[in-house]
Amino acid sequence: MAATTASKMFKLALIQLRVTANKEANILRARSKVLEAAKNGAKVVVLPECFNSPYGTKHFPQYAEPLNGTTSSALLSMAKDAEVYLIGGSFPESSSDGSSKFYNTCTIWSPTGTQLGVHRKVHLFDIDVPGKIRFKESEVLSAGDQLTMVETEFGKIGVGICYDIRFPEMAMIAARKGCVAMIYPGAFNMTTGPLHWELLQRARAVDNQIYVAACSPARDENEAGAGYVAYGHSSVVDPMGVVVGTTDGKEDIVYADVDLARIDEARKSIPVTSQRRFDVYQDVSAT
Ligand SMILES: NC(=O)CCC(=O)C(=O)O
Repeated sequence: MAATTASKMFKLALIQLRVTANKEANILRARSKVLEAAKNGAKVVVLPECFNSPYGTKHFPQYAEPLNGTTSSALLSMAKDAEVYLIGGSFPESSSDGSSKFYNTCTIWSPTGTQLGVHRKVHLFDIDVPGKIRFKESEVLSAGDQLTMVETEFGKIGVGICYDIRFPEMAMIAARKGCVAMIYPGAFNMTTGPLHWELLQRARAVDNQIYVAACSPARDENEAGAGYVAYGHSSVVDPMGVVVGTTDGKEDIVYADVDLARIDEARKSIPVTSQRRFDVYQDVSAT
């Protein structure tokens, strides 16, 4: 596992945003929350999955826009004006190559407004839990085909979107390539949220001895036409698996002090990183 540049601390903020059907209002509200988080000392700020639109296959084409559209320019300004690293949630992206494809896309910005990365959700959310929830992102969306890791002054950060968290390989590869954290804009639901949302974050954190954070929209059971109720509970988990910041379902900003020294502490006390048996099984990060 690559060495981390420990000993730095920074404040992370997760904006658990109340998302409505009004795209412009969502973007403006996100902006005011990002500025508020920065005022409160956050250096890395995260928005939720589909922060500018309701989450649902019927909504994606209606709200989709190109990568370099108005949402991206709003995110650029937010990052620059707040002087923060911004993991810009996600929005439905319409491809600009004439293919009429749509993606669920996260853009990542530096405090000077440089685009550091673009993550297109790699694992599409296609599930069917009988009598509870059926959802098929692949009816409308295409999957991304790249892992995303961005360099920041605090170390390398890996980014996934929601269902991506269920695939441990992604976080494992990121950690072995030196990431200090995996951050997932996400929107679990009222069936799988209580079951798996925190469990998966803690698992990815403990597996890899890194920080893990997941940022959801606020829960809104009354939002007209939304049809999908987000679980909320945006949280931050430390490298020992301790939840160091969380909330309930309502709109909120979750703050957590990320102390990179805790990564080395965890790896020294429980040295799984140096005890792996690549003579017995394969290293998924070796490709
Ligand atoms: N938006 C998503 O990918 C939802 C993932 C989810 O709820 C799950 O259980 O996984």
